[in-house]
Amino acid sequence: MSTSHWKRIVVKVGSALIAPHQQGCSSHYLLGIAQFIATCRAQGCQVVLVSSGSVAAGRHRFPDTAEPSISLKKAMAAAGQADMMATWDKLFDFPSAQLLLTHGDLRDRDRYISIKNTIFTLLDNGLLPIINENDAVTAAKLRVGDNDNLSAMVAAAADADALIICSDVKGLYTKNPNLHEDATLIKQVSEINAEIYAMAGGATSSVGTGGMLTKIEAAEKAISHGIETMIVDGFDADTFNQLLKGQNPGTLFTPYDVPMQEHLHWMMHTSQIQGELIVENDFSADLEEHDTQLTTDDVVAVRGNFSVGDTVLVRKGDGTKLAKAKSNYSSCLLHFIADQEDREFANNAQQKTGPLISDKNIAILEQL
Ligand SMILES: Nc1ncnc2c1ncn2[C@@H]1O[C@H](COP(=O)(O)OP(=O)(O)O)[C@@H](O)[C@H]1O
Ligand SMILES: N[C@@H](CCC(=O)OP(=O)(O)O)C(=O)O
Repeated sequence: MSTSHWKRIVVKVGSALIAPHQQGCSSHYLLGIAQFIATCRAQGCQVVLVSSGSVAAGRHRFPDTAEPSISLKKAMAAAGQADMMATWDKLFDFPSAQLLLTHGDLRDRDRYISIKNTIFTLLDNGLLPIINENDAVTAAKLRVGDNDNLSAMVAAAADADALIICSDVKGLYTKNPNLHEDATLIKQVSEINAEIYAMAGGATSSVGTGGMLTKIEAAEKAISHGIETMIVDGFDADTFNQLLKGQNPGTLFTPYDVPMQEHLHWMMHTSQIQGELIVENDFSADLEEHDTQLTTDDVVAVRGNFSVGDTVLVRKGDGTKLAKAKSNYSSCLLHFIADQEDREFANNAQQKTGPLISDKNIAILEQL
């Protein structure tokens, strides 16, 4: 790990750092992070900031409630977002730009490419993109829901070298350190498996969303894109000195040696499944092999409504998930083919359109 090798990084900052006392924003903990960002930029490394905190920043504008409703949280986000941006802006002597995203934007390939282009245009012109979820407008079905996963999707879109998740703990512990005195810090994770997920609990602060679980999900998304990922303590000013010296102040997740291809990574980790192609329980063909591609004969049922180009889940009848893939057929056409008594229509469609999914647009889910 060495900051001098980074060309582009994403820094994610949690709510507790922005509004530690929930009385509006405070620059207390942001100063060290802002200095780190400025130093990285001065060293020629582009930085994208994913900042949580709009809800926490807007909270004091509303009557005190222990468990605010979803609509109240959206109003808090609307009230706090501008404050949060203004607080960051005061700390930088270079311009920043706001991007508010939803999962609805990221899972649509055209909008995803457009977001990518906007990020690169901002970076190439010396601006600091500051990204948050557009909480105030997002419907439940279109939300990412937490900024850890959002930061990993942004890091993939920005083709970053590193993702630094600044939180209110030193990193990943063997169990939640706020609940267990004997929890110990894990310095390095080279494989994210069930054992690692079992260590991760939810948030215990009143402002955090997702706790360690969403940070592990984010790390998994990022490392499979070849992005080294760190969870660090944003409360501790020394964290950033250590990072600049190339040291690991928290937990480091090492990236895959061979990252997934960009469009497959997007399909696997960002796109939304729109429907399912269900195959026999004994289906055993290698879907990545050019010669064994899926045909209408292999599919025993089609679920959901999807169009050509949408992402579908290929699974067995018993529930085993085989792959996420881009469908070359709409669900309508597949139902129509299934309703035909003779095979001629299916054969003609297959001759014209080819297999249901192509070997180039498939992400195998063997680890799930
Ligand atoms: N194994 C663990 N190691 C460290 N923290 C954990 C663990 N399990 C759960 N947590 C909780 O995760 C919290 C950090 O997540 P969160 O509150 O969402 O912060 P942020 O606002 O930075 O995203 C910690 O304060 C802690 O309560
Ligand atoms: N988008 C929300 C933050 C959601 C979130 O994931 O919060 P956190 O766990 O503090 O990173 C906001 O701006 O308040």
